[in-house]
Amino acid sequence: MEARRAESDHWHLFLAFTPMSIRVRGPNGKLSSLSYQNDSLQITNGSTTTVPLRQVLGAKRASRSFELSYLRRSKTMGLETLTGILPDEVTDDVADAWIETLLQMAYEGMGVSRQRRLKVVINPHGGTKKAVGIFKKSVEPIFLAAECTLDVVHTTRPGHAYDIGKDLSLTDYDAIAILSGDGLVHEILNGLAHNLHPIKALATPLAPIPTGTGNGLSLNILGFDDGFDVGVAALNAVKGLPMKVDLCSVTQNGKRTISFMSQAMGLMADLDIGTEHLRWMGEARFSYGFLRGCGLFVSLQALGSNADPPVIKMKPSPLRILIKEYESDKEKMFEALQQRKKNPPAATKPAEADLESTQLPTLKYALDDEEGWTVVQEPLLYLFAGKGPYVGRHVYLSTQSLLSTLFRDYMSFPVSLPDDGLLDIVLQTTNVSRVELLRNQSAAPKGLVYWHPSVRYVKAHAYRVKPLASKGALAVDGEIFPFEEFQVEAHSKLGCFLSPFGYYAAPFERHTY
Ligand SMILES: Nc1ncnc2c1ncn2[C@@H]1O[C@H](COP(=O)(O)OP(=O)(O)OP(=O)(O)O)[C@@H](O)[C@H]1O
Repeated sequence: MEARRAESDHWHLFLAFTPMSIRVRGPNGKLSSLSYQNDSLQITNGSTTTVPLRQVLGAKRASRSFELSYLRRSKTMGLETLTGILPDEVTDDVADAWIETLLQMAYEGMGVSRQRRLKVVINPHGGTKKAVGIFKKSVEPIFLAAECTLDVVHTTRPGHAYDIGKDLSLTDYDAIAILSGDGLVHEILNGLAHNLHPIKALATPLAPIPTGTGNGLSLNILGFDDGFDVGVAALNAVKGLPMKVDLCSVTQNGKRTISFMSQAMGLMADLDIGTEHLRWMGEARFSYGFLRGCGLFVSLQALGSNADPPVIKMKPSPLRILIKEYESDKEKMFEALQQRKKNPPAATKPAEADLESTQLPTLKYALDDEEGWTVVQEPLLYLFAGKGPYVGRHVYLSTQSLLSTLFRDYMSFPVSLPDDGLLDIVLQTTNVSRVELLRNQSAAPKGLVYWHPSVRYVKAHAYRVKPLASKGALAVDGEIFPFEEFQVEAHSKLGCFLSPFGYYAAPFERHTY
């Protein structure tokens, strides 16, 4: 206690003697004035640029040369470097004190350690295969400006990221930055789950940098506007704070798989499954899957008209579903979301004993347990379950042209909370027409489908699905799984993502259908 007080006194004395501003002469001979105030840095040389301290990456002096690195937001977040010579009035001591104060405010003052040690995993094959170039051009310079230590690996085959997680040293890295889509995150998490100390391994914070086809995790962490901005994602790897998140175990045929995002059956699984060979289509691949899944012959004119949509019943998915339900009142779940956003909890570390454990948490629910489980009676078009509001898949159908079909930003679980220990389940009943279903997709980025009366939405500890037909599709985090019986349960706070906010960044409002 005494030591901490002395440290704080020392810091206040240091602050009192540090000037608020210094000047730097740029290569063009002009002087820039740099000053920090509250939570921003002001750079004045004719006009004034205000840089939030969170976007300040580094500052250093070598003899009389000075360099400042920060991120500036124009259309996207990009790296800026200000270099110059310190004028005589700014002594070395003054410059060093000013730099130290700035960095203290920009890092420790925000609860972040400087010079993070990052394991960087890049999938050269993901999405449109641009990850390597994006890393070199836009991400690595940000990490280096922040003086991070980098250990970069390019995955060379499917399964490589699993091995990286399995063999990861748990003392050498502060976080894992992943340049890929959700598929590689799934692989790394499953590798970590097979690490010698799985609970400790899964507590390693992950920071996705979106360079895949499906980037739902980036959207959840960074939000709708910034979810595909690699500069914002790189900043999150440097400055994000650990946010504990629930992970799920999917048990099928005695095999246990970790799922961080979604399990889809029926129509929604068609988005991923059977479209692998269409990777060249980019995001349009998922639109194709959706249209194929609900029958291609939908009249786009009908989508644009105000006439009552024709009711064309679709074939229900043949599934027996049991749910260990926690809540199904949409209003109550919406209210819990508002409360959680107001009070994000501080990240906690797993208990010491758990960190040393060589086992994953034991499963709570037996595979044949039926007591207290609800059996879903309604015929369903699809079941979609998971964690995190966005699942990175969205059909938006223009009423004018199929060419403007987009497919991303699907907010499927708008009231999902990172750490309530529950998974969210969407049960799309067949009480909806094809046209309505497609119309609903245009509300998907905002998650408004949640309020549609044909959607049953449940928060659950666990659920079990038994397919009643041999043909069908199951996708776990977008990966193909056998269409066979499986059970899923949530594990409270087993995983960890770096986050700028401490909650999922997905604005969600009430809506009336
Ligand atoms: N060098 C490689 N060559 C081929 N496949 C690879 C390679 N490295 C990783 N993979 C595989 O690529 C798959 C897709 O990964 P990722 O999520 O990064 O991209 P994506 O385009 O978003 O994929 P998805 O469409 O499945 O979400 C992973 O399942 C992974 O096993």
